[in-house]
Amino acid sequence: AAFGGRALLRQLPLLIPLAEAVGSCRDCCVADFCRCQRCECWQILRSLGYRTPLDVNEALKQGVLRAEALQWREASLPVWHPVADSQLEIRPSKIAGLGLFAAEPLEATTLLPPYQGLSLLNADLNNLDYTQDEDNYVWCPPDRRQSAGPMDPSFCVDGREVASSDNPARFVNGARTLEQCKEVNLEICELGEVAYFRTLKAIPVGSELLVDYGPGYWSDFGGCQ
Ligand SMILES: C[S@@+](CC[C@H](N)C(=O)[O-])C[C@H]1O[C@@H](n2cnc3c(N)ncnc32)[C@H](O)[C@@H]1O
Repeated sequence: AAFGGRALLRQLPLLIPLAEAVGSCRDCCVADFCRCQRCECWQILRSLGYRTPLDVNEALKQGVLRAEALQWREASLPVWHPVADSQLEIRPSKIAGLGLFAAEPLEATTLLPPYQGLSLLNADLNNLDYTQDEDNYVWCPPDRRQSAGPMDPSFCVDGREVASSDNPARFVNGARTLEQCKEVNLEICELGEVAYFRTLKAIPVGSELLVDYGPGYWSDFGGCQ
């Protein structure tokens, strides 16, 4: 399973926001790109003159998606609050292996660095065994071209080997029990086919950052929703 993706098909929207239900994608994206699951916010915001990060195709260098290539910190968008490096810390987790922690208090809607890794085309996913849930680091966005029906991955990133401290999202553990679901404090936002984790609420120093990997990740747990 991959989170997001084929099996780790990424975390899906929890709610269709009112703006998206009754208004246009333009209004929704300008209000908050993270809450417009079926809108092409990257294109819309760029066409409106906002300084967006690059999208995955622009930033990909030799098959690897790197944060600095995305120029995400320089972006200027509504609800875009990049975290400072000093606010995050990677250390052993009581949940699993290494985890990501708040080294300083984090405000709600703080944006983490993008999920970085090797690009995987669908063909690669078909050839490789990404079906096991343990040690799976693949994130896939839904295919927005399919506005109805199952959301298939269009572009996937494997963060396993990009394990440096500049890829903190790769260390974010996921809820695997309903008890752990109560501790979820991050959501996954997608922009330009890139995943950015974002705080759901204010987070005190020392807390582990935890996300819902979604319904397709764990073989023994169907996700928090
Ligand atoms: C994106 S990585 C998270 C970082 C990982 N803990 C590490 O040290 O590299 C996802 C993997 O972490 C482990 N993991 C994450 N959340 C877990 C949980 N709630 N229970 C057990 N294992 C978990 C699983 O092996 C999963 O495939």
